Parts: sequence; C-alpha cells; structure tokens
Amino acid sequence: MSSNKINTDNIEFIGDNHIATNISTPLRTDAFKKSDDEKIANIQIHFQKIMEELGLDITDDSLSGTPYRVAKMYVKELFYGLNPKNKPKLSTFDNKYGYKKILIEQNITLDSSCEHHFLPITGFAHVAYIPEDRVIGLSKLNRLVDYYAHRPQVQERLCLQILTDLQDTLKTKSVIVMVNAKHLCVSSRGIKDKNSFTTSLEHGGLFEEKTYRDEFLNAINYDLR
Ligand SMILES: Nc1nc2c(ncn2[C@@H]2O[C@H](COP(=O)(O)OP(=O)(O)OP(=O)(O)O)[C@@H](O)[C@H]2O)c(=O)[nH]1
Ligand SMILES: [Zn+2]
Repeated sequence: MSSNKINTDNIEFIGDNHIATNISTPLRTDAFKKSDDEKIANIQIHFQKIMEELGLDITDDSLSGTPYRVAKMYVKELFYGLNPKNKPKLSTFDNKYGYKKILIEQNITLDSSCEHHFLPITGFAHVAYIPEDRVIGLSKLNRLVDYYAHRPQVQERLCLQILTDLQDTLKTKSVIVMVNAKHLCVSSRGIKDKNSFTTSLEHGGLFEEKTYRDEFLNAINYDLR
C-alpha cells in the first residue's frame, strides 16, 4: 500500500457507549490515545501539506500561521465535542416542585459541521421535556446541544444524540428535539441554494401523541405544513 493511502484494515469503530450504536459518531478505538497537543501538532503538518498542494506559499506572513490555527480550531473548538472528557456536567435535581407540564428551551444557537464536506451547519435547536422525577438546569440543555453539535455531524444523528442523552439524563422518554439549520454544503457550493434549510424532529414518550407535539410546535411558533 502506498504511503499516502489510508489503511482502514485495522480501524475499529466505537462510539458513545451510553447510547445505541447506530446513532453513535463513528470513532476509532484509539480516538483519544493522543493528547490534544499531539493531535494539533500532527494536523498542523497535514494541513500545511494541503495548502502547499493547492499551490500556496506557506512562507507568506499571512499564511504561515494558518496550519497551526486550523489544527487548534479543529481540536479545541469545532470538534471539541468528539471527546467525552469535554461533555458538560448535566446536574439534575429532584422535581420537588412537582412541575409536570412541558418545559421548552427554544432558539438554542446551533453551530455544527457537516461530516461530508467539513463545512458549517448553522441554525437553532428547540428542546423540550415533560418531567417525571428529575429536572435539569436550563443552561445544561444549551450546553448539551453545543457539545453534540461540535463534531462532524449529519443533522439526523445530531438530533437523535441530543434526544437519547436527555432521555437518559432526565429519566423520562418524554423529550422532543427539533433542529432547523442551514447547511453551507447546500447553500454555498454544489446546488448553491441560499434559501432552503433543513428541519429534523425526534421525540419519544408523551410527544408521540399529537396533542403534546402540537403544544411544543405552537410554543415555538412552528408550522410543519
Ligand atoms: N441526510 C443528510 N445529508 C446531508 C447532511 N449534510 C450534508 N448532506 C448531504 O450529503 C450528500 C453527500 O452526497 P455526495 O453526492 O456524496 O456529495 P456531493 O457530490 O458533494 O453532493 P452535492 O452536494 O449534491 O454536490 C449531499 O447530498 C449533502 O447534501 C445531513 O446532515 N443529513
Ligand atoms: Zn455537507
């Protein structure tokens, strides 16, 4: 095998071990053996090669820092959510006040990356649940969305990862997640459709019933027609 061909023979895939395999992000078993600093150093070398291959003069003042900048951005920012050690602490509380109706966190800013093109996905997530015995700090819902968004993603998987994690954390199936997002791979290249956006909706428990779903959709002012 030539040196620039990726050897996939010994790549094994693992995922988030707390959720079903089919919705896990495909990861190598050695995904976190290297430190962030080692990964940044290696990605820097690879990205410099990409720039050189494109014909760019890497010694130019403006370009010389780009390989390191991109490598750091990948590991520490855009894809920080790949590493379980970065998962936010989702502290929950006893539902002492006995709140049993819908709780909605809407317009959660969403910044993600498309795993097919490594281009941005931007939009909003709307998350709601109907508590049983546990409730959660509001900001934790935003933090969880941010965590799963900061991986190479497809929107369907992102929606499901948020849903199943919240169902586990809140110990209730009654969770609903909607993502409305623009994919730059659709709007800025390829078909270049500037107007279309993508909606995904996943739910369980009481939200399987239209009445509860409608309550959520009305509250976020969304018309699914
Ligand atoms: N289902 C799904 N598809 C996505 C998502 N993000 C990007 N895609 C699609 O992934 C597909 C990849 O298809 P390919 O035909 O291999 O790639 P391509 O030649 O760049 O396709 P075009 O975008 O049509 O030019 C494209 O249709 C993308 O629009 C996502 O979140 N979910
Ligand atoms: Zn894409």
